[in-house]
Amino acid sequence: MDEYEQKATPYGGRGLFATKGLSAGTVILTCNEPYAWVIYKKFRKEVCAECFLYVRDDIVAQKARRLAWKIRPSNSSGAFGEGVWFCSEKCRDDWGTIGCYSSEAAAIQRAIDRLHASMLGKQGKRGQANEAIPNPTPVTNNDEDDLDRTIYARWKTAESSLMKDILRSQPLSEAELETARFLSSAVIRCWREELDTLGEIAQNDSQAPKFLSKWKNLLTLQNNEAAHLRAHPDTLDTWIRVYTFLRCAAQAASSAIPSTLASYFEGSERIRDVLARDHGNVFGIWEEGEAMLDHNRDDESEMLGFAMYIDGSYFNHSCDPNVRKTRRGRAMEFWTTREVVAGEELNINYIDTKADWKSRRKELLSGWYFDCQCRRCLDEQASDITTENGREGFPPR
Ligand SMILES: C[S@@+](CC[C@H](N)C(=O)[O-])C[C@H]1O[C@@H](n2cnc3c(N)ncnc32)[C@H](O)[C@@H]1O
Repeated sequence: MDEYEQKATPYGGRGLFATKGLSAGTVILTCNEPYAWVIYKKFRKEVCAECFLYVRDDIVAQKARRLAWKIRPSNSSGAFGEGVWFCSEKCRDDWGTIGCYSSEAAAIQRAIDRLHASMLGKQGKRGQANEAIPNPTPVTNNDEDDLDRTIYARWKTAESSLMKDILRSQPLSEAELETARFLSSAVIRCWREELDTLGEIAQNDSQAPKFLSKWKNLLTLQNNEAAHLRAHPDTLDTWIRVYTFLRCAAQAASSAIPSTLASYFEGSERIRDVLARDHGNVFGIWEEGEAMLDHNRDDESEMLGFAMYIDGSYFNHSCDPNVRKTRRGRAMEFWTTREVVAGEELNINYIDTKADWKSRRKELLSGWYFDCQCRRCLDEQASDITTENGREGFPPR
């Protein structure tokens, strides 16, 4: 962390600033692994669960009709490793040693799949749309405290919903299921991390990892709950559905997971904490991890899933960034694209920066809920205003 420090900016919360002059190509931050992540179900067989390696269909199509990694987890511990595939035996062997890739994760994963299948089955039998989970209070309030109280009350009500409520409701969409898987990775990790802190894992498992980033770090990320729900009030229903589903899946898995872990899914607090920080703080897991040098990607790189790299979420956005990120396996590396002087802010770009300033700002406002204050936007806006004024002063003849 010598190359940069975190400081308040005058325009957008905290940012990262160079502590010394840096030459182009300096790696300033490597996040060794995500805190939470999901690989989309449709890519699961094609993406190595350990190093996220993916091979494009068309490359493989020359050799095989169907692309899927062939190496599976060793099955000595029964259900261990459901829904994961590996590119090599080394990756398979490494997989069990870090984070939350565990029999508990596999049990939750299986419970998610089974609960979803039951919901689909119930819907099929009824032959009609299932009921929505009751939505007692809409998010319409403008007052900040009232909004928070309304949201809190909705989460609390959801904590007492029953398995039969979720079975009667609409099956989750694919996107909701991916969110459930993403959340489960965060909650399981939080549980293991806290066990680790208590020394229990260390006692039971000499191979247990020491976690790199902590839940308490996750809580320091910018909370975008209110901004997101104001822009998309219906999202609260989705979040609560996903939480209720996950809570029921954990209950269904209770014979296969420790009761302490099941209890982590009972209360809504942890799920709410992650969801409040999901929007605006997660990164796409792109196919072209190592080869991809430019985030203004105009090729056909696929987004294979998404991940939360906590330390990487303190970079503010600039439409003229001086930092880029490159995925190296599970790790995310941030590096300077040009010379940076001591004290200069280090910025990545959240969006494609080719468009004009008005379109860029519109995109950031609608998708990220902030009005971009980067130098380039301010300069381009000022020069447009000058031109406009000039036109008014000297109308064309
Ligand atoms: C991923 S976070 C970056 C870290 C954040 N500043 C913090 O304190 O946690 C993104 C948030 O930073 C702020 N931000 C980032 N880039 C900005 C910019 N160019 N102009 C204004 N605000 C910006 C916005 O509040 C945005 O929602």
